[in-house]
Amino acid sequence: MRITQAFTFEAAHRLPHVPATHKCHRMHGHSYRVELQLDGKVNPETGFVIDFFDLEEAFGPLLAQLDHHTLNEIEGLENPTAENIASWIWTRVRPLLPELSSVKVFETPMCWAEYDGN
Ligand SMILES: Nc1nc2c(c(=O)[nH]1)N=C([C@H](O)[C@H](O)COP(=O)(O)OP(=O)(O)OP(=O)(O)O)CN2
Ligand SMILES: [Zn+2]
Repeated sequence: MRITQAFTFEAAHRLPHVPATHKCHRMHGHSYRVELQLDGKVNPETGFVIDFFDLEEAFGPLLAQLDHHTLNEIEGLENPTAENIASWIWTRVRPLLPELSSVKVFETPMCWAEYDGN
């Protein structure tokens, strides 16, 4: 069974490794959406793969670190592309939730990166 929970956060960033003429070289903001996908067996007792509340609890501290912050100032996110944010989240959530199978980070509804450990 596969379950997904979505979260949103607002943050500022700039991309330091694009040319100075690239608009993303300048500080700007996004309303990010994160989707955490988990694969596992349904517990016959609870009917859950994992309680969404437990997922919220596991991701909450990271969400607080990201929300309304400048991503470049966060350790490990000095180059805060959607790809790097997805792997940053994966590295921190997966040890807490081994059922985590994918992290999607949307910069806009049209652009996102997905990381599944590969
Ligand atoms: N592969 C990636 N490419 C780009 C990333 C990224 O994380 N991975 N990021 C950016 C910038 O963050 C940029 O801000 C994204 O711009 P855009 O998609 O154009 O979004 P806007 O909010 O600026 O929306 P528009 O309506 O298109 O202006 C660039 N590339
Ligand atoms: Zn951007």
